[in-house]
Amino acid sequence: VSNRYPTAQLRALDAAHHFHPFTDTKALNAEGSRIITAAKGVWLTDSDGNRILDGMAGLWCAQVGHGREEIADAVHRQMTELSYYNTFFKTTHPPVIALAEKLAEVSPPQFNRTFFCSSGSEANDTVFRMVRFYWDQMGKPEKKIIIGRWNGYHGSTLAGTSLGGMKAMHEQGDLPVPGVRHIPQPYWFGEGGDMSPAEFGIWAARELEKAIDHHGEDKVAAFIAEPIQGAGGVIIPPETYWPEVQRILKERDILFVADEVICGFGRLGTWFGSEYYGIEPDLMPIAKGLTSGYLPMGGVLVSDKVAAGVIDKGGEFYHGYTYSGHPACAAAALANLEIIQREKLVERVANDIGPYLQARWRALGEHPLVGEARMTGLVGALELVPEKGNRKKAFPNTGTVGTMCRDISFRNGLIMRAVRDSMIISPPLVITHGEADQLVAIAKKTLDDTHAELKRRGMI
Ligand SMILES: Cc1ncc(COP(=O)(O)O)c(CNc2cccc(C(=O)O)c2)c1O
Repeated sequence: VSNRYPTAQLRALDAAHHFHPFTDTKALNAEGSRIITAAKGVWLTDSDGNRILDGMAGLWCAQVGHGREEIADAVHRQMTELSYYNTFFKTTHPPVIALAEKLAEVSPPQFNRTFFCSSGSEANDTVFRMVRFYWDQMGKPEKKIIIGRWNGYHGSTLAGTSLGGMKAMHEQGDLPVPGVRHIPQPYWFGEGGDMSPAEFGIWAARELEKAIDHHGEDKVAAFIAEPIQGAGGVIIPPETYWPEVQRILKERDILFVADEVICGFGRLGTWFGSEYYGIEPDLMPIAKGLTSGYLPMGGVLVSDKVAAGVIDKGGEFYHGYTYSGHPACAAAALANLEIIQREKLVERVANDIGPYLQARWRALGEHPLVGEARMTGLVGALELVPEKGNRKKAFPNTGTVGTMCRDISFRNGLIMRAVRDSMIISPPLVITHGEADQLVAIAKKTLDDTHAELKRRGMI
């Protein structure tokens, strides 16, 4: 197979042999997959030569944009020297050492050690086992329960799925595994009822307090949460939420895990999302922006407090992966972080392109189809509603309008993600003002086209 094969032939082979993730593969094969053949900056090229603006940075991960030669060159150099060796059995290698040092430098001061893996899911499986090991080491083995939020997303392994709150995923495979509980999410637009955002933020935070007190602090090991829920639909919590959660956790001896797989590496205009909200986690799972997706890599940043139990106390942590700290992936991550630092992309999101795109994205909130336009840093959502101004009235068959709008967007040359009936963007941090204008213009046209189509179908 090569890029030069005609689309139909590529589609047929894909349909014959490829079982896609998170896909009704039968339905996809009837429709035909979209073949992305090249990418540069924020632009994708498909097998028919269409240029598409990648409003999702791949899957929330291509911080530095696609096609950076210097990352490819760094990986190539590393591969010619040491293409692979493991970090088990008392061995290590220069790239993983350099990366671990770099992560200690760019992360909040309490983080000085990293456990490496190959994905965000594996990072959360590592968290699951590390938390249990920590409390064993601290002489409190009965502290086992980990609390997450409904509609949180922490991956697709057994622990990742269990810690996440996606009910449809739990139902496929009889999850969650024992010892995981979920509390409501701080989703004011969809679940705030008659409360103001401020009141709802406090209410949602106190659901954590209620859950801890219900199970007993002596049985609860940790609370895991994304600073902003990504795959759940860019759920930006009310301002009152995180300070109240921090107060609740400070009063109790429970570990706080901030899942930074999406919010890390500049997405919110800070190196980590926890810093944006002024919260102080004990563990931070990372992936995605760590390498900008150039090679698969994840990890868990371990605070000095947790390291005291799982490292400094001695004892073997019976956990790890063949590719933990993979040298070529570490080289990609180092080159990626070098670009983020050299081009000051985190500051750019905070002070330049973030405010620039936020203002224009929020202006889309004027559209008759949009119930709320929200964006923090460079991650945003548009809630599509049948009746503007009425949060309580949703489209029937949740997701139908979202999927329609997403497909119209792709046809118009912009990739947005649909979650339920919300449209989501999470563009590369390098997007220019001009490209941001193009993104917003195509999004506006997409809303108009969707509105016209819904009218034609009599759905509004
Ligand atoms: C917060 C968070 N934590 C963990 C994971 C799992 O990472 P891996 O996929 O590398 O195992 C994620 C991943 N998030 C993710 C992955 C794939 C698709 C989508 C989507 O929104 O369509 C989101 C994530 O968003």
